[in-house]
Amino acid sequence: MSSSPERAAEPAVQVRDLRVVRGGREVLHGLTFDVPRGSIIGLLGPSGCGKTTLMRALVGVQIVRSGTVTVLGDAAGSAGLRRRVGYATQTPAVYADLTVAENLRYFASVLRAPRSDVARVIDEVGLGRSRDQTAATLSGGQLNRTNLAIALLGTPELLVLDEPTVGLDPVLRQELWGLFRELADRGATLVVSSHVMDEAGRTDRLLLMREGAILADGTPDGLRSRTGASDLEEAFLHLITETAGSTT
Ligand SMILES: Nc1ncnc2c1ncn2[C@@H]1O[C@H](COP(=O)(O)OP(=O)(O)OP(=O)(O)O)[C@@H](O)[C@H]1O
Repeated sequence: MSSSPERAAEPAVQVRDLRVVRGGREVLHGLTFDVPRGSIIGLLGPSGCGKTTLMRALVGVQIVRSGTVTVLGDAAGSAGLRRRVGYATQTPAVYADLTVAENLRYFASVLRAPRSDVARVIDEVGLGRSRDQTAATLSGGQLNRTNLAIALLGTPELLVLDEPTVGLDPVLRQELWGLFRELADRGATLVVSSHVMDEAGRTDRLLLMREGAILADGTPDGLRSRTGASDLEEAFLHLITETAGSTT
């Protein structure tokens, strides 16, 4: 059914008037947007603006106050989506006393992903030389890549990646963005958060967030030309000033 033409044309993610309250305070204020299938969407914004909360809502682990989140045609968090959505949290969730390969074998069996996926994902994130190292002895960047590799098991249709390139050197970051593009070209949809503006230019579309709201939603080129800015950092600052001006 998921391959019917109607389903293929439907966005991978549809968010409508999403409101989330955390710690007694509304932290997402009625977000509405779509994510087309086979695209990379970047979530950008300052620390605390709500990126992680939004990602948690997409994977269905966040209690929402109101609004709807539809993922691959079903309500976010539905049991049927479990193996179709991959999520890499900002804090790696791996077993410290298991090796990289053992962690992946364990998660592959939990997710009922093919065993052959273990070698594939180790290769995709470039961890071949660390495969037999225990997670406790990995560097921060290697740990992040192990976490990312777990999200890639089972070839999910939607990948939600919370700051997957934090702590990586520019070469590795470039390689991972190359991988993200390959995955999107093969039909996967990726939602990737980042603090780094130069990464934003590698996405198909950007959601710029601030204080729980969407400041702008468009292509990197569109945002640059709309603001007349030469780079995305400047475009972002321009949009903040523009919004502040319109609310005073
Ligand atoms: N468990 C919690 N209880 C109460 N408030 C929370 C909780 N988690 C997050 N918040 C608040 O929700 C808001 C959004 O946080 P969130 O983690 O989604 O931001 P973020 O954009 O992902 O930040 P960062 O880039 O630093 O990871 C912040 O004001 C934060 O303080």
